[in-house]
Amino acid sequence: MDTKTQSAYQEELQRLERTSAEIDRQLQRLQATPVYYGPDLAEQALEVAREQGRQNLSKAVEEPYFGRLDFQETGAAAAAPLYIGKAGVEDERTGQLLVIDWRAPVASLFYSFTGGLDAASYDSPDGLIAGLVYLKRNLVVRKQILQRVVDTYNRDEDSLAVGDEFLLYRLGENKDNKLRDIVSTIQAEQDRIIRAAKNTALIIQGVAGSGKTTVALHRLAFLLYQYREQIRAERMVIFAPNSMFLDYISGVLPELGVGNIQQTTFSDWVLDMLDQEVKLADPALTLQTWFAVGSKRPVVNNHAPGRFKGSIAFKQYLEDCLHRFEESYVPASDFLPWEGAKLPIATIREWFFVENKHYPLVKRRERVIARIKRWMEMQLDKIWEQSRKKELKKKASQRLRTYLTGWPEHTAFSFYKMLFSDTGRPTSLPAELLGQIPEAIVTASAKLFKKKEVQLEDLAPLLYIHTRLNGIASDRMFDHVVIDEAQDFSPFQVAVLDKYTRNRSFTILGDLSQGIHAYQGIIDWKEFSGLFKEEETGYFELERSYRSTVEIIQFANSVLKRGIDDPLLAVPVFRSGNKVRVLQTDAKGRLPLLKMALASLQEGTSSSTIAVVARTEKQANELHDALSEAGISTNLITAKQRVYRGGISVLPVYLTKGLEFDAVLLMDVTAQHYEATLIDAKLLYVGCTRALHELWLIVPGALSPLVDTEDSEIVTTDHSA
Ligand SMILES: Nc1ncnc2c1ncn2[C@@H]1O[C@H](COP(=O)(O)OP(=O)(O)OP(=O)(O)O)[C@@H](O)[C@H]1O
Repeated sequence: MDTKTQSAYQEELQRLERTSAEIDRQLQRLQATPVYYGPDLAEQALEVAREQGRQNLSKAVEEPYFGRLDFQETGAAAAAPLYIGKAGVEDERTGQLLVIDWRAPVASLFYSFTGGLDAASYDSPDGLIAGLVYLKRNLVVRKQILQRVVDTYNRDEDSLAVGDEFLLYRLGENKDNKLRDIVSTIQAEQDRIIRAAKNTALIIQGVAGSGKTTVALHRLAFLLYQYREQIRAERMVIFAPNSMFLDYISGVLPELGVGNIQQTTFSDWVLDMLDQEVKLADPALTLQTWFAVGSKRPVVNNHAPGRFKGSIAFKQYLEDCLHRFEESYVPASDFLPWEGAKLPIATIREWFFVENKHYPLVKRRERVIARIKRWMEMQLDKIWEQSRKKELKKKASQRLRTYLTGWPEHTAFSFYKMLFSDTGRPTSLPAELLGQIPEAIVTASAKLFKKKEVQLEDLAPLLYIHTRLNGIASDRMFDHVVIDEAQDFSPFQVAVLDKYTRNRSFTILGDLSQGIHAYQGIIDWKEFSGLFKEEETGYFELERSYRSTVEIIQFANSVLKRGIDDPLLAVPVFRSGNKVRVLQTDAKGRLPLLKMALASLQEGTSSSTIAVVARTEKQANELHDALSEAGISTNLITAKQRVYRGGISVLPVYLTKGLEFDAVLLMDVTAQHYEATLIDAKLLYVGCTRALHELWLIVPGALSPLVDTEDSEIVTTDHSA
């Protein structure tokens, strides 16, 4: 350590001692305060604040901060050091801020400042604050011990750019089985997204590994802090592609001190909204169909069930059906409860179409029926003779029951099902409307619906109908919605979510280059931006990729270039590693080579999580069995998996999306398994970009035309020898 570093270290040690002592003191005081369980509301509110304090301080006591920024506000006499941590801490005696919450306005400088001598500024509630930055320092404190002090900018020195040394150190670390927070190394382009205004539909196109998922989670924590008076954690939600992915990301929000945010999948959420009236058909079957190898795969076009039912045209079609259904809902006849009494149809229509027109259909029906009953009571009240009154009342009830058979009661599913049935289609809907659904979709859907099962693409239509029939209870509305892997969402899914979201407050993230579910997702972000007004929409691109080494990113980019015209290519952060290894063998050598590769990866220190990535689910099953027979313990990941365990995972390539591993072994990268097609290029790209440090391809046969071996290390094993 040179003298300068030594003195910086000493200075930080003293500061840490002081801060830790104050945090300790506050924590002990709070822990000694008895917890209030009584009925007094004011006391309860104080207790909530105390509990929050206990939780924040318990975290802060171990790692109070991770960064320091010396900033001299214009007009101030000197620069003041600002220490930035996951939670703010105030010196109770002096009122001075010892640690500033990373989400506070001034902390944004720590992330947005990119070097140079010019003045820097940040947005505060009082307007723009400008000044000079003198020092940006990264600090690693673990369990109250100061481990690292790294200056990434110092105004007094030659280098005036903010260096990446600390970022590279963090990126070089091994991963366990959970995604981590990145508060200490958030990059300027990520910070802009995290701090973007709440009432905007933000759409973010980010290359693989650019931190989309991570940024979305940090944005939730930021919104909760910044808009704490307006929004509640329980009313914020993150939609992720599957339950295992939710498990994988589940650690980040608690690490950021945020609890209670809903984390779900679109299907789980809709099935819950529909009170589980229907079941989802086994998604593994859909995946097997769409990810079959080569010519066995169906063609993706706008008549693929997912694209058709996920389109805004289909939403409009359902709207037309619902509209016509409502229009013809009230039968054309007067209601005659008994001879001589008549409720004219004109009055009933008035009640239905004018007085109650703002209510959704189910509610409207209830209200108008209650009104008819009240009218009947009033008519009966005019009759004095009790026995006659009783007789008429009975007759009127019977006639009302018969009359109301013309007022069908529907659930979302019963209505939707009707549109796909040859016999039960409502006569009130003109044939030209019903004829709009392609016959193949009608037949397949009708067959499935008989078992009360639906596909993923039926869920947005079902919820749309449910909402039109029943309206939305206010406690079901969201304050903010995050959609991760949004390229796999349909416009209809986003449109229906929009109905449940206050003020267009969305964060929609994805990567079109990873759009492997094109049979149901989007091809262009315009399909979503078209749903919102221009002034309500924000669009960002993230081009830098933080996950993988330069070698892996360049290799993955070359796959994209071979399969896609004009692809969105990732720019690597300069973290160099080993070359991508292409292990060429024959069919016989496939398994022995895999075992050897696993053994050699496990010997190294850089691979605590390894993925063996098969092309299909069947191959993943077979590999898993073969490895366990050989005494190698692995975790098989299937579409139904709920928990991500780490270690060695075996999984089909399409299930790797969103995950990351220290090392990835891509199996069967042959011309047969990965053809020179758009979808195979995307699949292979997804597989490659899961690797942090090591990417190895096992090629038992002719190499896939998507692979460019120019910069790779080619190892040929002749198994017969
Ligand atoms: N600013 C950063 N500092 C440190 N690590 C980062 C940063 N940004 C992203 N990372 C790391 O990069 C990896 C990729 O992040 P994440 O999974 O959020 O990316 P993504 O864009 O959602 O990826 P993909 O689309 O490929 O699934 C993670 O390990 C994350 O911790």
